[in-house]
Amino acid sequence: MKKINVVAAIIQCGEEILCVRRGPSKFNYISERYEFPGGKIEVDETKDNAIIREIKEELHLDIHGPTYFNTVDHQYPDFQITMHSFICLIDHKNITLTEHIDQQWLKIDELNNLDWAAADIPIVQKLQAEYIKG
Ligand SMILES: Nc1nc2c([nH]c(=O)n2[C@H]2C[C@H](O)[C@@H](COP(=O)(O)OP(=O)(O)OP(=O)(O)O)O2)c(=O)[nH]1
Repeated sequence: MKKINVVAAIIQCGEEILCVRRGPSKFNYISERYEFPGGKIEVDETKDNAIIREIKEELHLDIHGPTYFNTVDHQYPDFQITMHSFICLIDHKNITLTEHIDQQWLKIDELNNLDWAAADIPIVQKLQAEYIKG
């Protein structure tokens, strides 16, 4: 089974978090689902550099000092994913979608309203658990 290593950015502006929607995919279980922007880690690349590169490519946004949040291992029908997420704070919402088909800026307690890729659900749950704890 193919294994992929992915980084994903939880981009936070004030109280809101950026959620982006993938376009159509040959895999129906990720097609048009919401996710956190990011992508595959390249050979010999650090996770930090991968997230900075992916966010620049996908959103034309520069992020500084991503902070590690969690790692999710998830088995999809056709591949296994290990996804490392990072919190990235920004002070404006000026982004350009180059690959995704929608963006939504939601408060943590609104994140459930979206149809997430399954691998993202543990990230959403951890964000909500920590938010409730304060
Ligand atoms: N970026 C990202 N990918 C996710 C998330 N959740 C999730 O299941 N995935 C899956 C979807 C894809 O199969 C894979 C990441 O692929 P990608 O297409 O975003 O990565 P990439 O830009 O480096 O890939 P490529 O098009 O260059 O091949 O991980 C998520 O929150 N963010």
